[in-house]
Amino acid sequence: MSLLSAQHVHKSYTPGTPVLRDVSFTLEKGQCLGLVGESGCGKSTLARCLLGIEPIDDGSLLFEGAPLHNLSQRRLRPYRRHIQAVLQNPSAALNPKLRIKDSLLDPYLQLGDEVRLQHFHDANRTAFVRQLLEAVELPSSLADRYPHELSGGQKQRATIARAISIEPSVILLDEPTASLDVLSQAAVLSLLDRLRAQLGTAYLFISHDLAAVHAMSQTIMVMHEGAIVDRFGKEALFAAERHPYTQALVAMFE
Ligand SMILES: Nc1ncnc2c1ncn2[C@@H]1O[C@H](COP(=O)(O)OP(=O)(O)OP(=O)(O)O)[C@@H](O)[C@H]1O
Repeated sequence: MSLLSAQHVHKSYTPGTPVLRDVSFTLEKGQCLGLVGESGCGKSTLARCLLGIEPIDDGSLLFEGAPLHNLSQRRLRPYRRHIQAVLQNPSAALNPKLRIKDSLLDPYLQLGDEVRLQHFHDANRTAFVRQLLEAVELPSSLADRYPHELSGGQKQRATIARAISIEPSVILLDEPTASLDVLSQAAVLSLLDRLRAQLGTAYLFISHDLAAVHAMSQTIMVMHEGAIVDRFGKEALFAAERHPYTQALVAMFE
């Protein structure tokens, strides 16, 4: 059974203007599935539907076969332990009033006894925070700082540490490096790749950047005007049978 899947998902914000059109995909355990497409094609809408922030109009979203679309916040709660997200803007993701250590502990404390960790040791909270910071290659001295005392790259590493703290099965990565400079982008992508191998977490990696999606993902889906127009294994990116829209993206990337 797939870890996460979408089946024939349709979504509009206003009637007659579809934003997601018959979107289907499956994400397997430990896999990185890439979703690439230009700005406005519907990528973040799909992420918001998967996170339960937006309802869908038709179709289904399943976690390990169980429907998770259009659930109340209370009924979504069991899935929050399994599906975490890292979004574009780390400044918006971290509470400015909380020290980094408290932000890192927040999901663990909120989800309480639902969490059984396999990789991190949570017996001692200070040591737990230190392990999380080490996992994302941040010095433990940052634990007592506030978000405004960190660089953009450090903040994004902190949001990644928070996402992995409860060892979710899936992380939705929606443009996770878009706010970073080129060097930090490469470092954060390489960190995410290492964490996936180490923790076995599956990623839905969403980006307008084909090079980044190609570097990270085993399978790539191309979205155009709300529909998945192409999907293929990463080695087939340059194959002649690619959809004309994929070929246009490739031409920009070369
Ligand atoms: N809350 C909303 N209400 C109405 N329309 C919306 C809403 N959010 C997004 N849209 C519209 O839905 C379409 C898809 O937007 P979405 O943010 O999903 O695209 P995207 O591919 O993630 O773009 P970007 O990469 O620029 O974030 C756009 O036309 C956008 O204007």
